[in-house]
Amino acid sequence: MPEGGHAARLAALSGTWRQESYVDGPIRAMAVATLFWGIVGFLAGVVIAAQLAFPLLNLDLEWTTFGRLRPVHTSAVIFAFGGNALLCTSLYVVQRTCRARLFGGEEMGWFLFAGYQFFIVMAALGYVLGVTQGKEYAEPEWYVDLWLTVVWVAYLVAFGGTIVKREEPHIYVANWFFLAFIITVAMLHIGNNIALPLTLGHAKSYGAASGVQDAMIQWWYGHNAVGFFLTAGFLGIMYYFIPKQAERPVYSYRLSIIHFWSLIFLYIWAGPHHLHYTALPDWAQTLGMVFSIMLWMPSWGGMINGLMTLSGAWDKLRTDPGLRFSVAAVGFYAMATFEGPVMSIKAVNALSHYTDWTIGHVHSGALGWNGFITFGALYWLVPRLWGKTELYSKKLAEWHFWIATLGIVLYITAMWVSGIMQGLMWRSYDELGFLQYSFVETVAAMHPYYVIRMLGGVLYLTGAILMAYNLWRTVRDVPEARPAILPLSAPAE
Ligand code: HEM
Ligand code: HEM
Ligand SMILES: [Cu+2]
Repeated sequence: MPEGGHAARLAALSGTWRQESYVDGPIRAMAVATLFWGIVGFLAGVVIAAQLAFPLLNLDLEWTTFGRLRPVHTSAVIFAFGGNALLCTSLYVVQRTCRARLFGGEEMGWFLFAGYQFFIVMAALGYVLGVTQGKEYAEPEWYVDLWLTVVWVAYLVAFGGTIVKREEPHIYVANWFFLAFIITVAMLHIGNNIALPLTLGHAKSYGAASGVQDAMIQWWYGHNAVGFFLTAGFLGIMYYFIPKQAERPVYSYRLSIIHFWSLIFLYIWAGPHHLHYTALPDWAQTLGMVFSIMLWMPSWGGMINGLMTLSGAWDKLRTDPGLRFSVAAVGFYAMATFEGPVMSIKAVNALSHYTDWTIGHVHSGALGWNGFITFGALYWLVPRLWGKTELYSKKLAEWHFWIATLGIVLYITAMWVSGIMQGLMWRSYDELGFLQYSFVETVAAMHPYYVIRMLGGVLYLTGAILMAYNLWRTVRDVPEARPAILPLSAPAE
């Protein structure tokens, strides 16, 4: 056979097979949306951080006050940035690991892309205009909730359908996590949003539950949004992309199964740790605390599985900035899931609740875990999705890594200090039993830390802009790779 003839024919074949078999267009669009909403969400974070340091920046306009922009930030980072990252990676991964084309094809992919962006824009418009249910992380009113339900059911059908028609007998562990995320979020979203609109032509609605039942449903939702959106879904990303980047199988498949079942079983009970010392019955608070403490074990089991996958491949950390992001993400995941159980202990929560300590905890998870694992996945995925040989600049990605890491360190250390200080100031009495500090004194004491947090945010945002530039140049300037002649879709394990 002439030199290279066979390989060339295989390459050509696999090239066309790949084009026909996998739906990638909408996934590329979702990758772009992840970057776009990431920058919007981080920018909104910087704006509200600046408002807390300098209240003048509320501009005295109702649309630009902290109260309206805060949900713009939280929804933009969690649902728009995180949600697009999850859609993008889950639909990429499920096709490859199942060796099956997306159920519903291109049309389904584009419907999910467009439908989800429409949800985001509708939600954000509502917040700025003052339309809100007032439930944290579930602010959109009933008409937006209904639309999201339609999109989410389509997502479940697309993802589940792809698994059903798979050609690979085995269901790779990343898909278990993605599926748990999709199903549970559907359940949470519907459960927490049962409401009756004033009239069908009116944006306002009233929720079905009230009082402490409403609070419990809300934090069953809020906590498990963390557990299944920000954790299970992103663990799906970890279980596919870290083995890919390290070019090693998952450290322990058995551990991943234990990790999966124990995590989803324990998470669902821990919601009451958001309602310590409230009207919620004491037994329910204790239950939430106990399950939160137990949650430490599966969390660290997963972390160990992610990190140990690098055994024998640690040297790649020096050469692959994407992998460095993924590994640091797992480190931050370990930190946030150690801190969370500690904060769930009632005695600790008595100090931490209502303070910036909670905000620091949130952002070590959000910036360190969710942000970094997404950046790591994007640095790996974008060159491949556009058929490029490599990343435009590793150097720039390294700069991104260090700038963003410094940003996180500034953010969370400032919040630890200000949070604990705030908590201690609120509870200190003088010898006559009077409060030692007026509330406004505690607010004034926060100022320097709010400035430091804002600077941390600026660094994090700068890093993300560098990444967007780097990935844009990758798509525009890096030469196309020759079609792969390797087996098309070997599962990552
Ligand atoms: C440039 C980066 C960021 C900055 C400067 C920033 C800043 C802020 C600020 C100032 C608040 C309000 C704190 C308060 O009410 O006292 C906040 C809340 C929040 N942010 Fe961020 N943020 C950033 C990135 C992110 C990311 C990437 C995520 C998630 C993936 C996230 C999730 C949240 C959540 C969930 C809250 C609400 C926390 C709570 O109520 O306990 N943030 N952020
Ligand atoms: C074992 C794992 C974890 C446990 C037991 C846990 C526990 C807690 C506790 C006790 C609070 C404070 C509740 C309060 O005083 O109001 C909290 C708040 C929070 N945590 Fe965690 N955490 C865990 C992991 C994570 C991770 C990995 C993330 C992010 C990716 C995260 C995101 C949040 C958010 C967003 C809040 C603030 C909710 C709000 O008040 O708006 N947690 N967590
Ligand atoms: Cu929670």
